[in-house]
Amino acid sequence: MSLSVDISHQIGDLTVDVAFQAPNGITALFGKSGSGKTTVINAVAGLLTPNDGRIATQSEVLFDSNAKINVPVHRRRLGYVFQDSRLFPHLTVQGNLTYGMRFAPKQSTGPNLEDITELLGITPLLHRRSGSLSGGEKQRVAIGRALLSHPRMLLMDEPLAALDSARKDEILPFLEQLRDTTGVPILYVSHSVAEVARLATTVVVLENGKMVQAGSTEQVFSDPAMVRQLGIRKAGSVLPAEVKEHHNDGLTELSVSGGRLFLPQINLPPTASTRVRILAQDVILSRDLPAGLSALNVLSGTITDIRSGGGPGVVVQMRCGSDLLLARITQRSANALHLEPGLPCHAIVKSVSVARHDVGNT
Ligand SMILES: Nc1ncnc2c1ncn2[C@@H]1O[C@H](COP(=O)(O)OP(=O)(O)OP(=O)(O)O)[C@@H](O)[C@H]1O
Repeated sequence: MSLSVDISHQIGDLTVDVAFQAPNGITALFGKSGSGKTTVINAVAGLLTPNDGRIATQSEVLFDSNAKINVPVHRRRLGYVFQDSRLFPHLTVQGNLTYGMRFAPKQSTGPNLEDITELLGITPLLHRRSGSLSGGEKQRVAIGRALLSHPRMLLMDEPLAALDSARKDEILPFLEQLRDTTGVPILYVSHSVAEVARLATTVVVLENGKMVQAGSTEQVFSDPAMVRQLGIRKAGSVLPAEVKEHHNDGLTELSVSGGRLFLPQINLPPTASTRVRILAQDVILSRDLPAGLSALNVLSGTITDIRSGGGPGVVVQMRCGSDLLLARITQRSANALHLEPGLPCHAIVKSVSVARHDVGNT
């Protein structure tokens, strides 16, 4: 399943004008408050009728202003999860879940109640009144209710925004599992860099109603232009990694396409896939292979781009294996090292974090 969206809509003073594809996996609509994310997801849901454009899955046109098609909300077969779970407080968890099942088309196939309660870890809650659940539990039930309607796609609008960081940590693994196991694509609105870095497979960045970036998560985060979007403290690449080995000295070794990285022990078994985030401000560059350094993590590669932002800093993009890495250094250092695209270079990485551990913080 994939969704294609190409719409324009005037809302207040803002003109929202976007065109993107949401393939399988999690497509994050990412941007600051007021950038138009909710407007787009509401248009996909059918809660808002855009002035112009087209929204279609592979098999059905949901909206087409030219052809005067506008499929009503309940026929779009999309599951919506809001920031506040919107459960029926007087019903039990089971009651809320079976309510979702009423919206599944008669002939549809998909997960049943047991599959969903297991996937989301809510089996022990089935007989609880939903009013008595914690915020994280409520959100898991809301996701279960949406999934039981056998939607073509899940729409999630800041589903973690109302939760504290412990509750976020509780729910994130379930979202990862949804992404990796159910095959239901998810359109996910967020303004949290860490959440997007951890969960998204595709990222669409909105600014003032316009799309300023779109592509795979790795591509988007390794674009030097993202430094301006995210600010220097949050900008950095996201690299796919595999757990290699846990060493006796408390370090875990990960392999990335350009080499290996060591970081304080993480709680994943060898061969597990994960993602690491390397912030641009945590990378130092060297033309020569560094020796006698305390830093454990050095990735070698070739410079692919140098972008100056007008101030004293420049952003250097490097290819290491098949990954792209960003480094933010001073213009002075870039001049002194005679850095230019095509040159071999070494990245000394001062700090690596597994994308899964920093979600509560940024
Ligand atoms: N009914 C409305 N009338 C006028 N302006 C509106 C209306 N609804 C939203 N807006 C404005 O449109 C802009 C886009 O809103 P939207 O909710 O799509 O942004 P967003 O990126 O989802 O923001 P947030 O993260 O704060 O929810 C905002 O400036 C908002 O104030």
